[in-house]
Amino acid sequence: MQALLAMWSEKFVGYPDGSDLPAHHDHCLGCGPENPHGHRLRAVRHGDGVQAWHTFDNRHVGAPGIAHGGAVATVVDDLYGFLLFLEGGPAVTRQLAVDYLAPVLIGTTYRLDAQVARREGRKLFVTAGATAPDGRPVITSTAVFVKVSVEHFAQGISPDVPGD
Ligand SMILES: CCCCCCCCCCCCCCCC(=O)SCCNC(=O)CCNC(=O)[C@H](O)C(C)(C)COP(=O)(O)OP(=O)(O)OC[C@H]1O[C@@H](n2cnc3c(N)ncnc32)[C@H](O)[C@@H]1OP(=O)(O)O
Repeated sequence: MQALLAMWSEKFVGYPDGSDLPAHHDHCLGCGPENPHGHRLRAVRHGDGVQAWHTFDNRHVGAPGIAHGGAVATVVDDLYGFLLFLEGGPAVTRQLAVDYLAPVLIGTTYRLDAQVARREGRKLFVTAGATAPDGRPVITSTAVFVKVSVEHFAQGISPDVPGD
């Protein structure tokens, strides 16, 4: 737990506009470089929000040639997780909604944007979208994140799980 805490604290360093944001941790399904099933999402600070460019591959297929909606939701959820580096502390998804406006195609690179729309006590109301290369929006999303203490993450720590 202490090692995780130290690792996590080191990531809150203040990020200038345009800079790369770190992975949540090495095995994160959304962004971890060591997760073979993961999306390896990379995001940058973009003003007060975050931005990413992402291409789904054949591991993420729903209908042929089209990304599975759950895979898209995973990436959006993880994108929100990058906002936490700008907020200065951990929070977790309490509610996530995705509007699928058009199919998200395998092998096409989409631009994703997320920002905090409103803060209320422990809650962060966040919004996101993905845009196709021709400028069409393909998804929009809203979510509610709730700030938690680092002790929240102790619930998941087991010596048998890689990355703990
Ligand atoms: C040592 C450190 C290592 C760290 C190492 C890696 C860390 C990396 C972290 C980042 C990673 C990112 C990646 C993607 C983000 C996930 O994937 S996070 C994982 C998925 N989410 C979860 O597992 C969360 C599970 N849920 C919970 O644990 C608990 O429900 C929560 C969220 C902690 C809240 O618990 P609670 O405080 O008992 O809940 P409750 O009081 O009922 O609700 C909280 C507030 O939300 C409000 N609320 C509830 N539902 C709604 C709703 N639908 N709409 C509006 N408001 C709502 C309530 O009214 C309440 O408001 P207030 O009364 O505070 O004003």
